[in-house]
Amino acid sequence: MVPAADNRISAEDIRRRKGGVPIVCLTAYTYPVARILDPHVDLLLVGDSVAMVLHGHATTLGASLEMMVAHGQAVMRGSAKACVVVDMPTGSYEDSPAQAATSARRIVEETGCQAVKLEGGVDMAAQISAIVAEGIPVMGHIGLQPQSVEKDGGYKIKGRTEENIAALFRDAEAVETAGAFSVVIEGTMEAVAAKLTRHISIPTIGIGASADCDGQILVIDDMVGMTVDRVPIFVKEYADLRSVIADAAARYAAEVRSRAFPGPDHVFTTTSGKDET
Ligand SMILES: Nc1nc(=O)c2c([nH]1)NC[C@@H]1CN(c3ccc(C(=O)N[C@@H](CCC(=O)O)C(=O)O)cc3)CN21
Ligand SMILES: CC(C)C(=O)C(=O)O
Ligand SMILES: [Mg+2]
Repeated sequence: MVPAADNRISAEDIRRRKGGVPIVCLTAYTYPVARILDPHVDLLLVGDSVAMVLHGHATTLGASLEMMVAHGQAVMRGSAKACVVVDMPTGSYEDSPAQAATSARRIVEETGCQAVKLEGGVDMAAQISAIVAEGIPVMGHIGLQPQSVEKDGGYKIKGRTEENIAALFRDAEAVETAGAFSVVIEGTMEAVAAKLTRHISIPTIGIGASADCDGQILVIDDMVGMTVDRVPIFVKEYADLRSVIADAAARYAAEVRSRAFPGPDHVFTTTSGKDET
């Protein structure tokens, strides 16, 4: 069951924000980043993108339930206010509604997160219903679904044909009807994401979608310029941490080689301190 209510933003709080001030979401995978982001966001997603961004896997298919739980625990330790949502990894929910419910229960019990997210629409509606029936809030994820990258033959933008637009509407409706409290719309034509947002009663969270969505999400490492592999075109880099870290490493390396570091401020020279016993 879901743990007792605390002072965090709940999934229900997020649901009620449909059509209001846009919902600010970012991914987070670690304790320090959760500490830094928590005051600024409404929702932190422990995305299965962690497998690529932090672990160096080629796709999100490298994420495991154990990995999601470990990062979910770290983000819960580092945040106090945000609604924390943990992605269900590939292989943990697709087989059956019962498998989905079991995996979701494990994620919530072991992390204390507010909700889980899974990819899929009409095809995963039964899984969403089964998890919601357990009392666990579910965020949907439609449009470009990175866990289907092999099936799709790449990260293909959705909503470019009438047939695909109709499928997106069926998926959005299915996720809403199954009881999801919100839905991520990823990699979808701008006008379609905007129409989907007006069509359903739960908040849409866009990524590579539309400013008309009810909220936005980005991968934190992309947003701060820490992603070393190709960054998707819809990403805006608000900082350049790659150069900040490279510059720091270069200066440190030079100072170690010249023996400028450690200097007088960074060594122990007095005898007045207490010895450890
Ligand atoms: N660091 C990172 N940030 C992300 O946002 C992200 C990931 N990784 N990995 C998983 C998915 C993949 N993402 C992507 C990646 C590329 C496009 C993209 O530009 N697609 C183009 C090219 C398609 C192709 O050549 O096959 C398109 O027009 O569809 C979209 C979403 C978003 N997600
Ligand atoms: C980008 C978001 C929506 C995601 O699913 C992830 O980071 O895994
Ligand atoms: Mg994901």
